[in-house]
Amino acid sequence: MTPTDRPAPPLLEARSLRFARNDEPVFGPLDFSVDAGEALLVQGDNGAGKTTLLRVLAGLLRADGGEVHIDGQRARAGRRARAIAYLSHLPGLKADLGALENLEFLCGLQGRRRAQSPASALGIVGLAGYEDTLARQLSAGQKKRLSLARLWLSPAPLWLLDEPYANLDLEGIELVNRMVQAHLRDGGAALVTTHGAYAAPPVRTRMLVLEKGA
Ligand SMILES: Nc1ncnc2c1ncn2[C@@H]1O[C@H](COP(=O)(O)OP(=O)(O)OP(=O)(O)O)[C@@H](O)[C@H]1O
Repeated sequence: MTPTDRPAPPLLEARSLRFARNDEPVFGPLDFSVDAGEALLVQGDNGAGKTTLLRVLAGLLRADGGEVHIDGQRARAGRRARAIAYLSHLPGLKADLGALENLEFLCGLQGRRRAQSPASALGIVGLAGYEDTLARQLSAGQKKRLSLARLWLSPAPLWLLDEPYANLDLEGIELVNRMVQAHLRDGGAALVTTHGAYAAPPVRTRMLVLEKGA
């Protein structure tokens, strides 16, 4: 086999990854991988460790053992910052900036996806007309939509989405699914935590089920 025949490494790979709090295991050891063009649904009951897993993958918490690889290389801080876009429970917005200003500020920090602009992203998430509305004046669902616009603008290939459907109406849920589909078609990948209360988007999807302490 020549180097060019070798299959591309997974976009994300976890090897024997585990995390504990006060010597109590939260999850792991876990082995899984996610390829470009693929979604991994992370399921589990309340407290099973889904958010903790995403925070460990994002580098916000330090694993107690195991490794994370991105594109076949050990995930160090710089690689994580370039490769990962993290949508957490918290909207991650500047409360006293307008919706458009928030996106422009974030694009300045993270760069932006090809051929997309803050204004077009606001339209995609249904917030056209809210350009100058301060983030703190948006409803919970509108804040989530603004966070989705931020996600959409990110050039990072790997999306870590923690309960992306929370606070969204039916149209918002479809919006998330359409965004995930488009991102995967574009060669990205997504990890999505869920309690299983939604229909998986029609993309190549695998499932990781976490059980408390297991
Ligand atoms: N900051 C923290 N300090 C101490 N323990 C924590 C902290 N955050 C979470 N935990 C504990 O870690 C475990 C896993 O929590 P985590 O938030 O990862 O679960 P989850 O699967 O995302 O839950 P949910 O479905 O309720 O969002 C739980 O037992 C929780 O109580």
